[in-house]
Amino acid sequence: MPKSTNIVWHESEVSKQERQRLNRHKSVVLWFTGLSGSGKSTLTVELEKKMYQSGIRTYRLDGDNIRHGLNKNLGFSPEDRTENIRRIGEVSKLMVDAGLIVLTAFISPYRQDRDNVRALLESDEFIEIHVKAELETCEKRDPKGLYKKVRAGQIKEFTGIDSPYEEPLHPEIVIDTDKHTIEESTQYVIEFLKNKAYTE
Ligand SMILES: Nc1ncnc2c1ncn2[C@@H]1O[C@H](COP(=O)(O)OS(=O)(=O)O)[C@@H](OP(=O)(O)O)[C@H]1O
Ligand SMILES: Nc1ncnc2c1ncn2[C@@H]1O[C@H](COP(=O)(O)OP(=O)(O)O)[C@@H](O)[C@H]1O
Repeated sequence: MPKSTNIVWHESEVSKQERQRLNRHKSVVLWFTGLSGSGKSTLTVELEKKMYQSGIRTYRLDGDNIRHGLNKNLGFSPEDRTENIRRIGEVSKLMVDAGLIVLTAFISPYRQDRDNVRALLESDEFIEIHVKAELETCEKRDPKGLYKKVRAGQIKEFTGIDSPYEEPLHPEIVIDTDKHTIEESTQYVIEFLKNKAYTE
């Protein structure tokens, strides 16, 4: 429930559309969701590099990074994950208003939480990207050694092991990182954005 009362919205005199025109591209959230180790961070980093080289204004929000600051008071209980995603949804919305292409890399395991973010934005401002990989693949990659710790009983409530991951039902894009290289996947997203006229 909102705690603030007696607050009044104050309009800007520069609109989102004007900022988008200045940037020469639309603003949108590319919401990458998937298991730990599926490839969310790798793909968003690569994409951001390529977009920057094409003169596109981006910002990357990554679970690990945001949990160092804005969300450092949150853990991995279902309630904390929901609050994590709620805050990121609001931050993403601000960044879309600022005219950016926002690349988010959060496990975001709950369908309802992701749908709530979608509902915050205009219908063409949220692109859900399911980064798909078998749990076995993620565990084999184990880029941060977390699955090893989970198996040793040192981490609890780990997504895909003893905490759920609800796959998207109707994502705009599915990227299977068991089957496609990083180069193929990033190229696919770049083409998608061009074809849908988000970028030139
Ligand atoms: N218990 C548990 N479950 C899942 N992940 C864990 C956990 N503990 C720590 N980590 C590390 O935190 C990163 C996930 O943070 P997120 O903010 O993306 O999680 S969530 O969306 O709120 O579920 C996740 O990053 P990625 O591996 O990049 O997905 C892990 O590095
Ligand atoms: N086809 C692929 N697409 C994305 N990442 C891949 C692929 N093949 C191997 N990897 C590796 O898998 C790991 C994925 O880790 P990361 O990007 O941190 O995942 P997440 O952010 O989803 O936890 C990286 O070490 C990356 O180099």
